[in-house]
Amino acid sequence: MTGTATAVRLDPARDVRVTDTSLRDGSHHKRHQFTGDEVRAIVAALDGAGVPVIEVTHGDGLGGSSFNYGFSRTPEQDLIRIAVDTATQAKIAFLMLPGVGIKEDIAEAQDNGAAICRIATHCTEADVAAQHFGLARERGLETVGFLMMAHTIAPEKLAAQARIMADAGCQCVYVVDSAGALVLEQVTERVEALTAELGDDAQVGFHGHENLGLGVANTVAAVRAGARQIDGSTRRFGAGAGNAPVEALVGVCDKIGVKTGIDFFAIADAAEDVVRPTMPTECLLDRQALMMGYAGVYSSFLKHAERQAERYGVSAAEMLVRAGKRKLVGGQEDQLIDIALELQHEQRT
Ligand SMILES: C[C@H](O)CC(=O)C(=O)O
Ligand SMILES: [Mn+2]
Repeated sequence: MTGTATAVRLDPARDVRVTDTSLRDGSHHKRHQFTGDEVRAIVAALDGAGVPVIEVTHGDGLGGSSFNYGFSRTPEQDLIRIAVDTATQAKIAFLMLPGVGIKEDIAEAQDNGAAICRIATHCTEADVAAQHFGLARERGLETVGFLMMAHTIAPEKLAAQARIMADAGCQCVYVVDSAGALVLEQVTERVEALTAELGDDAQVGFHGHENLGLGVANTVAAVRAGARQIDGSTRRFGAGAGNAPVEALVGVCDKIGVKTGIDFFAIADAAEDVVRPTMPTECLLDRQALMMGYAGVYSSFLKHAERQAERYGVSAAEMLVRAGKRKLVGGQEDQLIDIALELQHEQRT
């Protein structure tokens, strides 16, 4: 089958294109409390270091500011506008999950100057994004698709979902290791399967989390298997133990001869001097994060689990293990309350 998408041409100065998602995935760690000044400072530093794409949105994408996911301190469309006004060379991307965000949000983000529309679905549900890819392409936006929780299905099944996205107008389909659960070869197999399926119709990308300490290594495996776009967060500022740190990715890519176009020393300074001061804490590879990687739990559940664990006096790590056993997916944050109540009941009996 032939896709309708046209893969994006990479700048010849880069072998891979890095998208920094600190200002979107990091929003989970900051409980969506970014200020305009923080966004301005981070975008200026990343843009100055040569980061080509910077993603800015509520952690759960456009429309995520809500009771279920947590309210944003600053409206995300304001943050997008600030990012666009600050960047001199970087493109600004936004994330949207169909059903959380609506089509009008896409139009508003584009009117605010964003250039790249990233649409995320659970890895078995690519068809729910078809209309959104169509709309984004009609409006002249570059498109990226996110197949979340990619560890939960086999490579061939994931490739079939990638085909649905590409046929709908997606120009780069990402293998998204939302739980930080994939281990090296499992990344290679998935990226190879998507690359074989998509051919020239769309590029393949990889988005990793550090819950088992493999974010950078998994991303290198993805690049070696054919990924042309990769995500990271400066200082690992992302959900769970965070994303693959952009500064380490750039250093590793320099050493293995993969051109990112990002200046290693400038991004190392940005991580230390600009991004770190905006983070509530470092993103830790602690017991909770480990449980998420091990049990295959959506990284953005971490803060929700911590809050309910405190409220009901139960263990957040145990809650996350149970969330993995129940195979919860994004959008089922409310079920963490059931798990906390279940644990509380067991403790009392
Ligand atoms: C909405 C999620 O946070 C998207 C993501 O970054 C992931 O699944 O990982
Ligand atoms: Mn993520």
